[in-house]
Amino acid sequence: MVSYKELGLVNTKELFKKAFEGKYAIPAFNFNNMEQLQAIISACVEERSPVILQVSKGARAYANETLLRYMAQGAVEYAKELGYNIPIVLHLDHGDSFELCKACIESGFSSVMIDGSHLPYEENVALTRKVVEFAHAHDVTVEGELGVLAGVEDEVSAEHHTYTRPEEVEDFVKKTGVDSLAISIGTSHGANKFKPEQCTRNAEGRLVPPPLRFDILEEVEKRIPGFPIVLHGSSSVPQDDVDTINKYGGALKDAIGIPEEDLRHATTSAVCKINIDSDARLAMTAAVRQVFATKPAEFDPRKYLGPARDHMKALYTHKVKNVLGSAGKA
Ligand SMILES: O=C(CO)COP(=O)(O)O
Ligand SMILES: O=C[C@H](O)COP(=O)(O)O
Ligand SMILES: [Zn+2]
Ligand SMILES: [Zn+2]
Repeated sequence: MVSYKELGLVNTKELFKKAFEGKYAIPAFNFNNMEQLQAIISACVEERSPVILQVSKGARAYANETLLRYMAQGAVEYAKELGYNIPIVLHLDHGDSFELCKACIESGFSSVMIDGSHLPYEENVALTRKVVEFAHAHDVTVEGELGVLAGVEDEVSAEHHTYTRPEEVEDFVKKTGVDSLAISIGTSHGANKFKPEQCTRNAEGRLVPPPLRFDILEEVEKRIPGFPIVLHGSSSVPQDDVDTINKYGGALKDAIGIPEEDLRHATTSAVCKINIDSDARLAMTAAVRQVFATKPAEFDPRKYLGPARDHMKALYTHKVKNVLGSAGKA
């Protein structure tokens, strides 16, 4: 058993309390490789922002769970080396079993998500409760989820997602003892968050997404006042990166995300954690494609992964400074 405390990591408790009171959100950025981790940490250190490093099941399979964990744990030292000791959470994203959550807790994660949102309600409660009991014995915080996000990556079609039912949240939080709750109010995973037919078009012919269900969020807040809420699927899908990708041979069609204005609005509510992954994937892909297309003789990976890292860093900086409001809060 490795305790996250010995590694200099923190859980989400204090961070969410401050984020709630200060009306900002903690960034939760997924990472799968070294350049991405460097970009996240250097951006957050420079901006003095706390950060949640998220590791998905897919990331553990891709990068090797042990290697990835040591990288995230090493980020604490890396941040200090860069000159500032920001609070860093190591979080399991979309944990799908008790065993996976337990393994992460025992290897030094400070926070886990148990995503039982696809299960019948009582099974979600039971599984989440079981994870909470184990996690809290180690002072690890737990995120649960109610409601199913739409999205290609979840294999849930736009028609088959379910918004969070506000009438369930109080019972769920009470019975499970979770520390935060992910809800479904219209965000979704990936770079195609809405179908064109759900959108309108602006004067330039760009898709304009339908509004998020802030009414559901408000209803949730009334029922569990002061309780930290999490938004998944919160990439904004920057159109300049989509255009760069398509200009240099990519084929992203109808890519559309959550307007940053909506995220800014969410930060002033009980939303304390905002998950962003796809935007960094787009930033990385755009930068790599640009180098490949404009410097075809280049074959040193540092010459394309370096620009990709710079471009991701600019994205993370923008998010913490101009969208989530977490800059200066570390
Ligand atoms: O929710 C996420 C990770 O859990 C990421 O969402 P995006 O696909 O919108 O970046
Ligand atoms: O929730 C989805 C995250 O973007 C992680 O995605 P992944 O499972 O492909 O690593
Ligand atoms: Zn889910
Ligand atoms: Zn998610």
